[in-house]
This record gives sequence, structure tokens and C-alpha cells, in this order.
Amino acid sequence: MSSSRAVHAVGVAGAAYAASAAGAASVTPRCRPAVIVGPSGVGKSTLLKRLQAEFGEDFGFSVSHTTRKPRAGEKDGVDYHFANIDAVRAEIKRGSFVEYAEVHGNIYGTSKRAVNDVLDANRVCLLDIDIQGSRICRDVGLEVGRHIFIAPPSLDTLRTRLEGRGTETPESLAKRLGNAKGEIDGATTLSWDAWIVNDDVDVAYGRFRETLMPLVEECRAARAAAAERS
Ligand SMILES: Nc1ncnc2c1ncn2[C@@H]1O[C@H](COP(=O)(O)OP(=O)(O)OP(=O)(O)O)[C@@H](O)[C@H]1O
Repeated sequence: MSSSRAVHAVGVAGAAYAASAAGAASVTPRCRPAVIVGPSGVGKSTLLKRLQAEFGEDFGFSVSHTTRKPRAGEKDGVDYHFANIDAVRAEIKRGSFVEYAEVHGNIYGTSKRAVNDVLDANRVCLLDIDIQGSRICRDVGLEVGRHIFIAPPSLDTLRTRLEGRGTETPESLAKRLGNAKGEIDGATTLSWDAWIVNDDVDVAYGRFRETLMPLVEECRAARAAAAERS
């Protein structure tokens, strides 16, 4: 899962419907994305991996844009959409990106188009992003089905998990923990469909799954409608 970028939204329980081209009386079920936010090390990837293992094709991830050069073996449109920095800046200004971040002089981000590509395939698009991305998503009017915040039981627990993961230098650990407090404080000022404390992972996964199930049902209905049409 992406480790440092993410999105959010206020959802309405139940299926979402859009008026079809045939007229207001007939409706087409459609998919909506879910935004998953939480400090680094809180367990987002852990929960998302379980979800994918259980549901597989019901979920999808959008392909991010990047302005860095492709590495050997990377395919445009598969690993990333490789793009020119001026073009990406212009699109961001136009409100075409739901989240973005500048990392070491390159921009990484998620376009509305990339999210819609997943939704058009009738999959719930999972956006694993940060609190800033979550704010942008709300500002650009992406119709998010669920905004979910994953919180640690405490900052001490978060430290233990990050240390246990064995991925951090003392500097990166200090930075992630420093950011976590600000992210949690910032999150309390926004609205969430679910605020899940990841203490016992089975309990947290149960709530995570339950929160996302209505979106899965929407996409299944959309797939069934598409199959009927074809
Ligand atoms: N409920 C839990 N109890 C104990 N350990 C957990 C729990 N959830 C996750 N972990 C462990 O905590 C560590 C961090 O989890 P994970 O990598 O999923 O976090 P993340 O939020 O995806 O982090 P990042 O944003 O940096 O990618 C992992 O080693 C994971 O196995």
C-alpha cells in the first residue's frame, strides 16, 4: 500500500445511484471510492491486505501519477502514469487531482480519472492517503462513499509497531511519530464515517469490513447491471 499519501468523504449508507442516460425514472447503480487515513504504522496496509485477501476483485487501487522517470521494468499506466511536471501542476490547479504530494522534487498524486478508471470497472477504489490528501478530496468534490480514520490505541503503541516492523531509522521513526500527533489532532477536526482504533486487529478488521460492505454491495449491483446489459 502507499505509505505516505492518501484521501476522505462523508458517505450515506446504502446504494448510490446515478440517473441513467435513458431518463430520470431509470437508475444505474454505480461504485464509490473509500478513503483510508491514519498515521504511518497504525496498520492500514495490514487491514487492506486482509480485505483484499477476503474480497479480491471487489476492490481496486488507482494508478498514481508521478513526475519521476520510470525505473527499469516499470510500465506507464500500470506501475504509474508517468507525466511531465508542468502538465501535472496544471492539472492540480484545474482540480483534476484528488491528492498529491511533492517528494524529493517530484510530484506523486492521484487523479480523479485514475479513481474513475477503477470505479468504471465496478470495483471499490481504495485510497490509502494522508490527512492532507483527505482534505483535498473533500475540497475537490470527489464523491467518496466512506471516509475512514484508523487510529492507534496510543502513541506508545504506534512507536512499538513501527519499531517492530523494522523498517525505520531512528530519524524516520522520530519523524513519523512527530507527524502522527498532528495527524490525529487534525483528523479530529474533520468528519469520518468510521473512526477505528486498531488495538485488537480482529476487532478493527471487523469494523473496517462492516464499514466498507455497503460499497461492496453497490459495486456488485453495478457489475450485475452491466452483465445484464451486455
Ligand atoms: N492491531 C495490531 N496489533 C499489533 N500489531 C499490528 C496491528 N496492526 C498492525 N500491526 C503491525 O504494525 C506494523 C505497522 O502496520 P502497517 O505496516 O500495516 O501500517 P501502515 O499504517 O500501513 O503504515 P505505513 O503508512 O507506514 O505504510 C506492522 O508490523 C503490522 O504487522
